[in-house]
Amino acid sequence: MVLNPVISKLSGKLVVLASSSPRRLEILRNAGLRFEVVPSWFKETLDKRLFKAPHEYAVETAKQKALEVARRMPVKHLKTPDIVIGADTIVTVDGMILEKPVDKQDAYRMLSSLSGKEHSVFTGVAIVLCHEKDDDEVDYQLIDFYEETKVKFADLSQDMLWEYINSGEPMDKAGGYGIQALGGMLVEYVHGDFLNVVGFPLNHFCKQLDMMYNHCSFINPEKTESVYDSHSTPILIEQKDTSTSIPRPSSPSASPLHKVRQHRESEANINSLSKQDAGEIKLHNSETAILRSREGAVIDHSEPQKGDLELIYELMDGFKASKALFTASKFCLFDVLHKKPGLDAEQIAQEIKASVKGTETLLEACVSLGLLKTRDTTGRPKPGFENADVASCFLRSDSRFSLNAYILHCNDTLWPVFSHLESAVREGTSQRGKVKASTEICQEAKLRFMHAMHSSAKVAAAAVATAFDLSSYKTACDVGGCTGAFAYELTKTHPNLSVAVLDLPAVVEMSGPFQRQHADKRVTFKAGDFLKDELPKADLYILVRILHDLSDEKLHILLRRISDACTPGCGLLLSEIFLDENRSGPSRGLLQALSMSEGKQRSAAEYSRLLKGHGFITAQVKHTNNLLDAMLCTKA
Ligand SMILES: C[S@@+](CC[C@H](N)C(=O)[O-])C[C@H]1O[C@@H](n2cnc3c(N)ncnc32)[C@H](O)[C@@H]1O
Repeated sequence: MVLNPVISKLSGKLVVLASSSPRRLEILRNAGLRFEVVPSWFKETLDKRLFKAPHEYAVETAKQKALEVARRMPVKHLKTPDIVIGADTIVTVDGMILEKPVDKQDAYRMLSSLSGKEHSVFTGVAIVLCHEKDDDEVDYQLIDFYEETKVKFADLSQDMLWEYINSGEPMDKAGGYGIQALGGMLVEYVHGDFLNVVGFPLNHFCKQLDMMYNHCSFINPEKTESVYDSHSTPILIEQKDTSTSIPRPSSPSASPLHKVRQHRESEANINSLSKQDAGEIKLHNSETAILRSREGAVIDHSEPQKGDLELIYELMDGFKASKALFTASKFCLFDVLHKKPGLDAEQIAQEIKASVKGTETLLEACVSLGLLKTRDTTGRPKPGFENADVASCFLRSDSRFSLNAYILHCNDTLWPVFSHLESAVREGTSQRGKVKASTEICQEAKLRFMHAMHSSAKVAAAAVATAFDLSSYKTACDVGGCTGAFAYELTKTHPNLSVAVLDLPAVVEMSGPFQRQHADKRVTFKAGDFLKDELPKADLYILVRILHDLSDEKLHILLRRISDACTPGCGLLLSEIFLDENRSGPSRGLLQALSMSEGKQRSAAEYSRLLKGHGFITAQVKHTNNLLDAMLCTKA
């Protein structure tokens, strides 16, 4: 690796260091890097317990610091950086993460815990590459890494420690010492990169730049898909969740929810701006707010902002898009075109037994939504219609990851419920009861619900089943496990595991056809009520999509029963949509809440607290980038 040519790759670019640490500044300046310093406003309050390993905490903090600056600069500084660098250094000893001491006593506690021992210093680094697009939006690509250095302290007497603390040096430093100054006297040896202990792993950083600029094509946005969209869930290069083999078809047009998310993000920017600069905001009337940035630029929000109108139109049309998808699925359009690609509108109308005019309109709408295509990949017109990749993957009824049954459930069950949303909001009750049904239709609806759960479970199950190492568990009980879709995926992934699926008698009775799709005898079914009947004995209990829909009363009854059935060391695998900590997303979870009857959506921390109340300690949390997130807890 040649050092200078790597650094020189950044000359002419607006490089920003999202940190005010004088030590990081000095390391990077000494290496010849030219950059601006924009300290991050990200509050370092991530819950350390939610991270599997200390370096993940440092990397996540670095990432959030860098992203906060990358997102703020176009709004606040009215310029978009090319690269933002974030870093976070922590010290770990005896499984504890030490950051900066809050006072002298805290510094004493930290330094005495390091005395005579070897500890690790981790620096997490995030490099955010910002690509301005034609429409003024910004795409972000994220590269992160960490470096570990081992440091051994000599045995330190109380007097030495206090003398060092009284020098004032420990206060702004992770672990309470600075190796480059007086603190160097406390150190017996260092294994690894010394500069990493000072605050920035320069060598690893340069290697990373070398890889990015000299050996990799991904930093060119033209060549590859964006790895981190400015407004979507992060998909990290190094931590990309490949646990599921579900293809990720690229979306030809942004969905309405995608737009909501984008809007939410920009709102969040403005919110943080208004909080930070409270003194500089003038509210003229309820509709007009003028925000004055520190540089004096004025953003007038009485005028429509770029993308606002588009967002509103997208939202107004959202129901039309959903209904077009539902109708095409009802007519088995995607199955027809799978069997006979290239049919024209008239032939398709004949196949689906519908009018030519209506079919043609539906086909064109589906093309505009990116579900069908009329052209080949070179853009040449092709006669007739065929499935887009996304439809082949998710919309055919016979594809491995078919969501067809879930879509039909959305149409037949959820759509009518949502048509009562107004009264639901007014009355604060679920409107499910308003959608009356005869017993026969009830049976049909139940089966449709089971198919819906089964199809969406097949899409989500692999990501949940592979989220954690479950090899220490031998027997599991999937509480409310419905058709067993998760149970079968779990036994496939974990060869030593057998799973008992517990569900209501009516559901178990109807689960025969789903069971016959699998030959795995390690999955058994037990009919029972999880609120009343004895729970099957197991060393791992599984709750997938159960807790969010239960009233507080039922939820505590169920958790108490599971807790009573568990001996210390037993596991609890929870899978739900985890809300962001500030409850501002994801929309998928918050929109689902609009049709829920008794329950509520929660964040990972909220679930964690809830389970702690029943004696379960959260060991790991995984945001899967799939339909459902997951959390593994252990009975204390
Ligand atoms: C939302 S579904 C989730 C199914 C499955 N865990 C999944 O994610 O695919 C809820 C499941 O809990 C079952 N269930 C609801 N109340 C129950 C009870 N009191 N006892 C047993 N099962 C119950 C339902 O029959 C249904 O199969």
